[in-house]
Amino acid sequence: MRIDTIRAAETRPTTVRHDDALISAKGVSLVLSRQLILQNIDLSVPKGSFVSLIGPSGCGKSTLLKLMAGLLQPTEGSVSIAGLPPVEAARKRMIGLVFQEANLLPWKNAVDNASMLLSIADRSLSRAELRARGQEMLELVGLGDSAHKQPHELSGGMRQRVAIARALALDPAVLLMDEPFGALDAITRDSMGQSLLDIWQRTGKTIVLVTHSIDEAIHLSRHVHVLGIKPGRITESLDIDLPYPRDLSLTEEPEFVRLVVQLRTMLRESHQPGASS
Ligand SMILES: Nc1ncnc2c1ncn2[C@@H]1O[C@H](COP(=O)(O)OP(=O)(O)OP(=O)(O)O)[C@@H](O)[C@H]1O
Repeated sequence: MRIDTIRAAETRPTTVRHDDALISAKGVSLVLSRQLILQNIDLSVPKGSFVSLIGPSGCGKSTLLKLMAGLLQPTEGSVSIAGLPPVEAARKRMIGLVFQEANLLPWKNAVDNASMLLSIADRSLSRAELRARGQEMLELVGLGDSAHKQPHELSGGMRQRVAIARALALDPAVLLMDEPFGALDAITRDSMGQSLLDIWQRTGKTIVLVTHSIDEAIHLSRHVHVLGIKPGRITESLDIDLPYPRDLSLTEEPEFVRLVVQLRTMLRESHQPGASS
């Protein structure tokens, strides 16, 4: 695919402020296997913010997250984290990743799983130091009492909490989360969302969350970006001006319901291939 084909593509109408951004994507397009996957993404994630990406299946949300993590390189444009290329930011332990599957090591207990990435990143730490850090992180995610449990003794939600603890143990500036609660039942999902909000407010991390849930996106985020399909591009951005701290009772408020309707309408439009914003 020719780059000028990408350039000729539609641009997002809104102005993106990059000056206070911790994560910044400027004019990002990505071609994989000769297909335009992402087109002209302009995105700014302010430091300390909670941002969600939502859009139809296959629109490129995970791919965009991989670009932010430095796991893929854009064909056109640039991505930066605190002014650094993501690969460099990852090397400096500035990026924590959480996926839909917890992927814990089955032969290690919760506390050793929580400190596992840290043990690789910092070989100078003693076993006691790693354990202490793992325990601290387990307490942060509400699993302080489960340190010695093996993964098979933990529920799906508990395993995801360990995965979040494992990412946080590196003390990253940025937490990139790809459908972290997608495999959980609705009630566990609600409680995980609430825990994530608490963790976010206590740690001040910058969080980017990929989700399919409209309610989750509105409940948790300050900003929601809607991606359209074929090619993946940002079609709409919505600020969620609801006050924090937020709890689940918020979901019954008229303003929350209004935002759900607004976001659902945006999402419906984003399902149209090549739909303009
Ligand atoms: N390595 C690759 N080579 C070619 N195409 C790819 C590659 N990785 C992803 N794609 C394509 O990129 C598009 C976006 O995929 P991606 O997984 O980012 O979508 P998504 O929005 O996260 O989907 P879902 O919500 O279903 O998880 C899809 O059409 C996918 O087939």
